[in-house]
Amino acid sequence: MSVLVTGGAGYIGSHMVLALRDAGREVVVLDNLSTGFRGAVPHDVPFVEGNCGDEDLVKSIITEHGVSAIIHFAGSIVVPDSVKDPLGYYENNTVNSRALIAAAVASGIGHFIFSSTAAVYGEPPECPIGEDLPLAPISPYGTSKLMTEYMLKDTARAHEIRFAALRYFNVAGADPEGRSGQSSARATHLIKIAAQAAFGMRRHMEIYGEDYPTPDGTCLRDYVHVSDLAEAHLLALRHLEAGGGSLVLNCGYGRGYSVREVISAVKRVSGVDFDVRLAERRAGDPPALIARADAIREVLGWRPKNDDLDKIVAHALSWEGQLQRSNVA
Ligand SMILES: NC(=O)c1ccc[n+]([C@@H]2O[C@H](COP(=O)([O-])OP(=O)(O)OC[C@H]3O[C@@H](n4cnc5c(N)ncnc54)[C@H](O)[C@@H]3O)[C@@H](O)[C@H]2O)c1
Ligand SMILES: O=c1ccn([C@@H]2O[C@H](COP(=O)(O)OP(=O)(O)O[C@H]3O[C@H](CO)[C@@H](O)[C@H](O)[C@H]3O)[C@@H](O)[C@H]2O)c(=O)[nH]1
Repeated sequence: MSVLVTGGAGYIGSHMVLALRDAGREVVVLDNLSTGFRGAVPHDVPFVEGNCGDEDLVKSIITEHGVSAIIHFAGSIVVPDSVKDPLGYYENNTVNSRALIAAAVASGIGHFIFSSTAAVYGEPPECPIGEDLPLAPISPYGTSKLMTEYMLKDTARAHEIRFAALRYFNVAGADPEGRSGQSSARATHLIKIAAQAAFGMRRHMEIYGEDYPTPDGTCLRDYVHVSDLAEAHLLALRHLEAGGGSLVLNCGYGRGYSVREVISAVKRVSGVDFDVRLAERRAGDPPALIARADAIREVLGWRPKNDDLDKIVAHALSWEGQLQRSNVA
């Protein structure tokens, strides 16, 4: 029995493929390569280039590869882009997810794991954020993801399918063995940008606002290592396969670091004192997003191995170095 990973050529999906293979599972990847890289998927893993919203294609992959579970990472992920192009985001994240879920139901798939996000909470009234807080996304990206959570909940009531929606906080770092990492040069994520600055690929970087109601005035985020996140999906899959019920869980460590603390860590670990400038606040950035993280530990027994900011930064830097060497070569 095989696991279908949509978006498996992307940043998080490629780490999931590695984790599944390391666990001895059969995998097939479906990715349209809009932001992913063919080279991120090992050559001995079956790869189909196509749209996860193509129901007939998905059904044929399920039949051909004997798929028993789907882990769905494919989607569009840049929050400000979703504000400029809401319909594009609803199309790729909601409409295509609907078609994927329909193909799963029609093919008798019993287990479905979905990449949700802390963005479903919007600007939460309290922090750390428990799963039971109001769901009030403030961007089309967050809404497009929440709509998929709702589709999964309703579908699981009506059909023989159980699901896990994992609400990721800020995903960062790279495979500790150097097999994958965040490859997109256009990435907007803080640790990726700071790593690029450390390697001289940017002349400087900016801090978006230092007048937030936080200890040093910059935003607080809960940075979770991408390999720990992949491990959480494996545990969620085992839970569903063992007959466990559907789940909606935060995936973070429950500790926040400020933008300044993250930049200091990148400077300290890289040994490079790159230029950092102050800029205006970026629209839509909540001051603090920190998970209440006990449920995932209790329900799935998740024991993250990389809960350490310097380790996350070291792995991100190591991957950035590999990327740079391969671009120069
Ligand atoms: N990176 C984060 O911090 C973060 C946080 C919360 C949630 N997420 C979610 O995790 C998932 C993976 O994010 P990522 O950071 O790896 O992004 P990514 O852009 O690296 O990966 C997305 C992958 O999906 C593929 N894709 C996009 N649309 C597709 C479609 N219609 N059909 C097939 N393939 C398609 C892309 O080519 C890419 O390989 C996304 O759903 C994202 O919303 C990410
Ligand atoms: O050059 C930069 C980049 C980022 N930031 C700040 O760093 C923090 C983190 O930003 P970023 O890494 O872009 O992540 P978020 O905007 O917090 O969003 C990420 O984390 C969310 C969950 O918390 C997910 O929903 C999103 O998909 C994912 O992009 C924010 O305060 C940004 O303003 C800067 O100051 N300078």
